[in-house]
Amino acid sequence: MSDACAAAVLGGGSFGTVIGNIIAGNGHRVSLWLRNPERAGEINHKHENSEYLPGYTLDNNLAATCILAEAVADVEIVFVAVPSKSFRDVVRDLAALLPEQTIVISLTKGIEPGGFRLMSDILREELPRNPRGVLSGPNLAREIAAGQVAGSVIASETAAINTLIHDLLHSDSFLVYSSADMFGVELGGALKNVYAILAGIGAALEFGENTVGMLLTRSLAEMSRFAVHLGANPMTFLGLSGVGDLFVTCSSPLSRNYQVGVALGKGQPLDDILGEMDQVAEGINTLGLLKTEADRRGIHMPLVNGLYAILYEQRPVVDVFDDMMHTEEQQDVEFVTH
Ligand SMILES: NC(=O)C1=CN([C@@H]2O[C@H](COP(=O)(O)OP(=O)(O)OC[C@H]3O[C@@H](n4cnc5c(N)ncnc54)[C@H](O)[C@@H]3O)[C@@H](O)[C@H]2O)C=CC1
Ligand SMILES: O=C(CO)COP(=O)(O)O
Repeated sequence: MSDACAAAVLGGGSFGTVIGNIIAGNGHRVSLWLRNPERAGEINHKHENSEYLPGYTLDNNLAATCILAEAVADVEIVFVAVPSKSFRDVVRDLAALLPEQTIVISLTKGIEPGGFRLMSDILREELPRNPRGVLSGPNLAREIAAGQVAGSVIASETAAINTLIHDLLHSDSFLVYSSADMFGVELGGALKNVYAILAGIGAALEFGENTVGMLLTRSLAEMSRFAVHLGANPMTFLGLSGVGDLFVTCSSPLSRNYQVGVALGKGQPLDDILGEMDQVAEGINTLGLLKTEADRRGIHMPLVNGLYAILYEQRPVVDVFDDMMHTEEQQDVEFVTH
């Protein structure tokens, strides 16, 4: 563990709370910024965030506040864990508060509409002087809260930042690995959410394991093909933040994106599903942005096109899956075998 330092986590949902608590458990002072004063009071007095992680005891080193300036005062590192649609607003408010040496790390797995911007792009635009990075991996918050071992990848602009974040977060049950491919790590975390929705539909349709295996392989090929086209390192997609996160999110009922897929596969309308959810499922927004970007660049994405047709063109799920499974797969196969 590194010398004790001070960090802030912005966003008091499930993932922000878990990451804040891991850092606090490693002996560092953590301020968790959230909007709901009642929840902040509960965290500070009962050491629990019962709305998102009931029964998970929070460390004494973790203190919640609803005042952003208070949360980030005198901290060396800020983690941002709000949904992608709020990311720019939150980060913009930081500009007047952070000295330029404060490191900012995104935990968010999404894409901003209008220009296909990743969260690290938003950090570069809003906080151009601050060093930045992303943390991504197969990290279901509830499993981490239950003490199950998990691994994650820190990717940033320098090896020194990676080492610092590793030392801050690494523990016996949360293993942190380093990557220099910030773009690929971040893109993997955002893209896999779309394929988790498809996997959930497959689960609702009671696909056999062979079919699931094929769907996962084709998902990996498709998301890697897209990412490599945009400049990511293909090897990143064979690691924890690529296939690792894809596998977890496409197979766990704890994944919100997978849950959306299961409900869709059972015939529930999308608006009803989203209306009933009190947590973010980033894959829905990512789907439309991914399709637009892939179409613009002429990238072959049959699974994305199929899911889009189910959600927005009212095509029957069974027909779409039938088409998807039997379309020309040469490009997918080529990627996997070369
Ligand atoms: N839950 C998980 O297992 C993991 C989630 N992530 C990613 O982390 C991000 C956050 O996810 P969760 O914590 O799970 O979501 P969540 O839905 O559990 O919580 C999001 C929190 O952000 C707050 N929020 C929304 N807009 C805000 C704003 N403008 N200002 C301040 N707070 C705001 C909400 O009130 C809520 O407390 C997502 O992009 C997700 O994909 C990444 C890894 C694992
Ligand atoms: O990113 C996650 C696991 O790595 C969480 O997935 P969901 O957002 O689908 O719950």
